[in-house]
Amino acid sequence: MAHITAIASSPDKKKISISTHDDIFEEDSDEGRLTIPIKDIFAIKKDQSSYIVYYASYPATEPEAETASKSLRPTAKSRQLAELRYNAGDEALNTFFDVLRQRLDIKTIDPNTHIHAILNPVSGSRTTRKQWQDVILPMLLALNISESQIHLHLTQGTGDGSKIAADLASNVLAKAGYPIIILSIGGDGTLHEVINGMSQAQIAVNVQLGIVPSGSGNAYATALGISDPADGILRVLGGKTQPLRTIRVSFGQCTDSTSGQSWHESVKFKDNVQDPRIMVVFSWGFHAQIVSKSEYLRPFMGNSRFSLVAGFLLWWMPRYAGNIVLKDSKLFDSKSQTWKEATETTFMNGNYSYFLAAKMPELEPGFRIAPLASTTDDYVDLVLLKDGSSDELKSALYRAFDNGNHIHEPKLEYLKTKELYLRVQHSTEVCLDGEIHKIPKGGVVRLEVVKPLTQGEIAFQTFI
Ligand SMILES: Nc1ncnc2c1ncn2[C@@H]1O[C@H](COP(=O)(O)OP(=O)(O)OP(=O)(O)O)[C@@H](O)[C@H]1O
Repeated sequence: MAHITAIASSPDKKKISISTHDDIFEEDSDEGRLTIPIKDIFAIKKDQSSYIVYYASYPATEPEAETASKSLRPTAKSRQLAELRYNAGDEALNTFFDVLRQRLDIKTIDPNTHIHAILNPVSGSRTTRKQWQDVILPMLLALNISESQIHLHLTQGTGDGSKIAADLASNVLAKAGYPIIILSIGGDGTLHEVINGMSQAQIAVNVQLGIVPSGSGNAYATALGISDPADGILRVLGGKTQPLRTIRVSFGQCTDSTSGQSWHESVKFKDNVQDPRIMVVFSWGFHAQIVSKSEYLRPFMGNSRFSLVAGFLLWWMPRYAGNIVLKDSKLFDSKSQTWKEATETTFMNGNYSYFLAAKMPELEPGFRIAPLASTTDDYVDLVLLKDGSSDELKSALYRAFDNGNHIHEPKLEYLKTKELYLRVQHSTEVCLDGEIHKIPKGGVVRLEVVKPLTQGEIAFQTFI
């Protein structure tokens, strides 16, 4: 990339040299050197007296304190907005900023585009409303659309995200003669409601979806490398998308109570035209119980509520009896580090200490419970521990924080499957992307990875 330089002056008339090198914008003054990746710059504006460069960068990291006790969880990184001002007026400066503007990672969008943001004000640390005002809206205004084309919808309680999304799909997406971008601003629960609400409308349209993470876990955003709200909006401005793969979840009852292998062929599924979709995680037992029971502690505690419930469950160590059938699956062999192709149908039975299916490698930053999962493949990854002890489960969970190394534990089974049937022996709870569902004794859950752009269905393209 051509290297350009110019001499500018700050609002207090100090001389500053500005330049670009490769993908970097740099300013040099008597006060030192400031370096900003060009991809962090989201707008360059000119008013009567100045050029203003707006950017969203990660603050410089502080060296770790020697004495600080090391947490398993990496420190969350968050971009911060900042601006630089230079006196306007010089012709050379006009040329410099014209060239820099063309290099910004911002896609020009159709000026008729409308943005509908569905925002959960209580997600994460409950600062999402403020983030909208201070970060998200100012960044969206870098697009060539007016503020009247940006619509904010606040969720009022559980399930409201779905209602808003369903209403937008039927009354706006299905009818609009202009492009629409949907933003899901919150955690995985909000994203789950947005996807499911829109899917209920049963319209065959392509939706552009921006994921703006401000929840506690943000597994989906983490899988896409989106670290915080400003990062989510930078992806929207960049305009690159990929299809969002979902997993269809169906509930049924087994009419065959025998222990024969073909029980999955006699399942009567509920006539649910709109089965729920998940994008992140399905769990049963340990993980589902952490989600379920920690919900009672949400009003009193932050993320530490999960550790508290996990500690209790590791002491109690319940196991969950069930039958599993997998279709088109493969097993990871940790010794040879290769996949063993399984037969077309695989049957498994047992008492499970851990049962989790995920489409994302991490459920929260650093917790790589399904390290080989991919947002773009045809599989859902399965992590199983049968008849595990408390120490075995503790060790596996600890190693999941160590770059997903738990998959080398001899007792742990790691598989990929396109379809899964689970029949539970006792009434129980399962977790669907953070939502808890009750299953009666003998109840069956089927997971099936949905191909993108399935005929007649809504399809989502997420900004990456
Ligand atoms: N105004 C509201 N008051 C109370 N609950 C709400 C409100 N709006 C949405 N909710 C509910 O809040 C729940 C949690 O939201 P969300 O998942 O976005 O945040 P989180 O739990 O902090 O993040 P994550 O799921 O990534 O850990 C959702 O189930 C949603 O239905």
